[in-house]
Amino acid sequence: MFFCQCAPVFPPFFLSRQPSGLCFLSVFPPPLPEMKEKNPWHTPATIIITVIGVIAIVALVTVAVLQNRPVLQKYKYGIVLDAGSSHTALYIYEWPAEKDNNTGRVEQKYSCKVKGKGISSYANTPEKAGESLNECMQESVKQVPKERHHETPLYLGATAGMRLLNLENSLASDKVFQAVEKALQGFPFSFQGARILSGQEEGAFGWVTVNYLDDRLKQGLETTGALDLGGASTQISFVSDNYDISESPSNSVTFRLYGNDYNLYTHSFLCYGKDQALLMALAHQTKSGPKTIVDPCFHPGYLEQKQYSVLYDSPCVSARKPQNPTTTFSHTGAGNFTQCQDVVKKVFNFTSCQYSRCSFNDVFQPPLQGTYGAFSAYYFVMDFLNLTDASTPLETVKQKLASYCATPWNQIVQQHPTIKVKYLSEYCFSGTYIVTLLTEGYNFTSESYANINFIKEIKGSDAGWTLGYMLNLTNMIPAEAPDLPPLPHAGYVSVVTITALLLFVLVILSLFCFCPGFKKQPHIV
Ligand SMILES: O=P(O)(O)OP(=O)(O)OP(=O)(O)OC[C@H]1O[C@@H](n2cnc3c(O)ncnc32)[C@H](O)[C@@H]1O
Repeated sequence: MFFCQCAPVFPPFFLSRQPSGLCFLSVFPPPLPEMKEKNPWHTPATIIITVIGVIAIVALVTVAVLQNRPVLQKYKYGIVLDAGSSHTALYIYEWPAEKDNNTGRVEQKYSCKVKGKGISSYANTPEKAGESLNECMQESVKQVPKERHHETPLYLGATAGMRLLNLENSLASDKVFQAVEKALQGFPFSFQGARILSGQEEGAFGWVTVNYLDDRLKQGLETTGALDLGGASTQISFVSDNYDISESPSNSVTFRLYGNDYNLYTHSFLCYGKDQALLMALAHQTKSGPKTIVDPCFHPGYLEQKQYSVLYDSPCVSARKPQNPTTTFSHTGAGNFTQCQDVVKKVFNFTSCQYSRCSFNDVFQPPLQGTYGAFSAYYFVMDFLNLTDASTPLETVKQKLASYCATPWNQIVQQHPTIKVKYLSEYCFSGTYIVTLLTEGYNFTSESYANINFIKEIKGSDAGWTLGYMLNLTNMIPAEAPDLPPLPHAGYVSVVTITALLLFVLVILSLFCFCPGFKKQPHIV
């Protein structure tokens, strides 16, 4: 026995205060002085159920929280080089690594514009074509995580520039490819080859890109047509319900994507890209080999000495070269939209059509249908001219072009000091060519012109054939719609948690209602 005044002690000892006021140290707990009621819930069964229930809830909530916490996403990568007629561009795409069969959404991670001209311009110095790619390729090595390098597919697709070089000089074209392949094999990626895309592939993959990025394919929505204007070729691709394949089988591409069948009309016009079209328009004006031409598609006051040999170098115009022209000619501008349209119309042949309906040059085209995404040079040119707004009526577009073309050249240069002079001098021609190609060539009317959206990119990825090409080669668009679980993961975890909670409450309520011991009145002791 010790004398104590509320000094704290530690278990297994207890202090009990006697009526005299003295404290005793004891190993037995003191009786609880005021506890008179025995709670009916304090039975072994309820305590066990409560403990198990609490553990179950904590476990479920922990699982739900852990399962839904954002995990560090791992990605896979693919690289495509677009070797165009005017330049080469490199695109890196990425998609979530853990999705089955690579079905996660593919997005553009990075793009790089190769310095200099397109690879077809290195016909006489092929090794330089390979070297030209080094800078962008070295940057790609940094952009793709090292551990993914060896499994990252690398493709090079060449378009109209190499198509023309191949037509003109297939040996030179082969040498350019050899040089380019050698250069690309020197990088740590999985190089899958370099090749020329057919015009049909270019058109069809551009259509796949636009509709993939817009989520139209997965959702089975009505598709958007694709209008691509390059430097040396142009493509039109769309789904038309009135397209009878038997009338022109060579324009048909059929796809089965996400369980839907598509019968796509597509055509690529070689030489009708904006650079080659300009050469054709100039060739038309220099048929007789004059020393000076007054070109309505160039601004008043524009004056440049140009060489006949350079103008007629391309296979798109070489057959029309005038006999014994002077070495150079003076290219001057008149700035007249209507007259420019007349010149541009001359590069199309509207007179022969062996089908029920044609666009131009005796090429079949079914009736236009739906909306269209117009990209590449369609966008560059119309963006510069401030004419990308789909709500601008066709008549207004023509008026604005007429006023732009009529603006004196010195004024244009003053107003746009940062823009490349070559582009600047050609916007009047390019704008007029675009409007003429769309309306006279493809038969867009004032009404259907409003269905054209001039686009550069969709949701952060550039519009163009490269993404569609990679999706196709890596089988990333399944033919059949994948079987999805009825609930997303988060929904599944929530439903399980809520159901478990409800069951727990139900068990407690059942015990309370049906076990007689639970209903007992408080017991006074
Ligand atoms: O498909 P192909 O015919 O091979 O051609 P490409 O791949 O070189 O064609 P692009 O889409 O890269 O470019 C189309 C044209 O637009 C031109 N271009 C690029 N940027 C431009 C800009 O800012 N303003 C005007 N024109 C531009 C470029 O010189 C080409 O003539």
